[in-house]
Amino acid sequence: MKWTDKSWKSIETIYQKIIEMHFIKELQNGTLPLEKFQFYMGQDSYYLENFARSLALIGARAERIDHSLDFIRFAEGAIVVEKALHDSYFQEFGLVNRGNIEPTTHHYINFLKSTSALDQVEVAMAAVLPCFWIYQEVGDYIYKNQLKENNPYQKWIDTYAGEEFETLVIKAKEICDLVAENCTEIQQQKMTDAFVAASKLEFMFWDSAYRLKYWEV
Ligand SMILES: Cc1ncc(CO)c(N)n1
Ligand SMILES: Cc1ncsc1CCO
Repeated sequence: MKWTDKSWKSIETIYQKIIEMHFIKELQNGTLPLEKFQFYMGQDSYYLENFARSLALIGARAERIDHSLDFIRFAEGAIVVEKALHDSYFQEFGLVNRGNIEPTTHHYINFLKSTSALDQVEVAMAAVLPCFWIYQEVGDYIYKNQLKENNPYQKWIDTYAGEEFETLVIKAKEICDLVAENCTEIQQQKMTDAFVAASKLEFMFWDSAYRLKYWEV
């Protein structure tokens, strides 16, 4: 079985919980309170910036030069998406600035940066894969199950439900499967562990936005 198939099986229950989340349901039918989406966007700006830095590090560390190019392009893409947040979404949704880095964002970006810097590069590739794959699945899920038109969050949904994003996800998955073939069982398990940890953090990222979870002290 391919590493991606095996690893998706181990996050199946996490994914099911994600698509049942209030945040996702309300994003889907357009009723998500503005304040929660604003919190999410501000945090996502920090997330995307640091996700891009992690992707660039993985690009620098990849064994194969074609994989380096792919990851450098992923990093560029993440910066472009962050710039779009700042240049258009912030204005559109009335966000003046991105605020501070709140606890879950802090946890997630530090997990990505330390994994990308210090762990085996194949493990780092596995750690960033949920950022691609879960967003694509969630984007497609929302797109297919939308109830009504005039959703204020339509543009956000379209970013991740489109063909363009799907192409990137296919590439990221292919690279993980390819590098996993040259890994031992133990190394492959470490890749899966990183994939599962990032998937839990994806859940927490939406959950924290829904709860508006700020630092308490
Ligand atoms: C938290 C998070 N994960 C993944 C993506 C998609 O890359 C995003 N924009 N934000
Ligand atoms: C995964 C992901 N999310 C936003 S951009 C990006 C990679 C684009 O290159």
